[in-house]
Amino acid sequence: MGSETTPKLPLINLNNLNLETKSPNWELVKSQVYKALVEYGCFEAIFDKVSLEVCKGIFDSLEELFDLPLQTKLLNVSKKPYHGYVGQYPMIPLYESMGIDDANVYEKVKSMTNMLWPHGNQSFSKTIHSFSNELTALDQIVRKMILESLNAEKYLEEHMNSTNYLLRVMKYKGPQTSDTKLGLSTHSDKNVVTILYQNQVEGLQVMTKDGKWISYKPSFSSSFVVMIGDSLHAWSNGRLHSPFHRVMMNGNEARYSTGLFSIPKEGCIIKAPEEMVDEEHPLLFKPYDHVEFLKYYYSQKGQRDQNAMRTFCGV
Ligand SMILES: O=C(O)CCC(=O)C(=O)O
Ligand SMILES: [Fe+2]
Repeated sequence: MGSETTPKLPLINLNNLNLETKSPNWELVKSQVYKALVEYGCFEAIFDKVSLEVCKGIFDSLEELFDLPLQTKLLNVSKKPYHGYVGQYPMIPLYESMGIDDANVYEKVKSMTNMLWPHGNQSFSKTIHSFSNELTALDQIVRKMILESLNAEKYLEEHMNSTNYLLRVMKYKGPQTSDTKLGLSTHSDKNVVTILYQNQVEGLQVMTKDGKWISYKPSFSSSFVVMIGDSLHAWSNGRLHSPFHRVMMNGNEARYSTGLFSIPKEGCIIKAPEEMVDEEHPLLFKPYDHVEFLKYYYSQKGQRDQNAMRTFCGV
């Protein structure tokens, strides 16, 4: 009998792939990606296109950002739910986060920076922008691989054009105890694809389909977690899993993390293409307006609903 091993997320090397000209290893990596996303809804990606300097710099930038006075951080507002400052919640007292819409567009990052630092903060703008912009390549590779795997390449352009990028940045205070405390409650992401990155403090846990928690330990400094959100789960008519995950904290050190979220644009209707529906895969969700769904999800009723998508648009 083999001894019990700690469950791990699948680890996939996404270096040396090219979006335009297909690299020799494209097909092999594609099958690994698809399998991981069907089974786990996520995987650990090794991706060295984001320069080491930027990967290191991002955490200095986050420290500088979260060290701003609360009144300044509260200037980070958005009409979209969960795109602005979030923090000081009694249920998750360790957690604080902020959002930068279109973080891959330099002018957008600069105007957000200038709002927080009226005299400007070029190193912050540059780091946030480079990090986000370089990381969009990973999102695009993964989404191309997904659509090819689903034999739905003809939707690739429409699919890519239907999303924007949001960079959310997170700080979790160390609870100052060896007891484990909740950093961020169990949830699944609502967007298309999420790419997570973190400093040396662990805490992310992902639930397997059979309900076990996997604690994520990055293998390399160029490791990112790629995760499917509910809208791609719905679009693929349930083929891709969107996993529950949470953050658990212990110890003294603060955890800083980032999430690059590809998000359906306003007015976008999520509809599984007809190719996704057959006898074996009956339609799971009626076409739905992503923003309308978010309004339900973030309502009091939606927040208590473990199956918000099924309630909102289940067939
Ligand atoms: O901090 C993390 O690693 C996870 C954050 C997360 O799950 C989210 O923002 O949706
Ligand atoms: Fe999440």
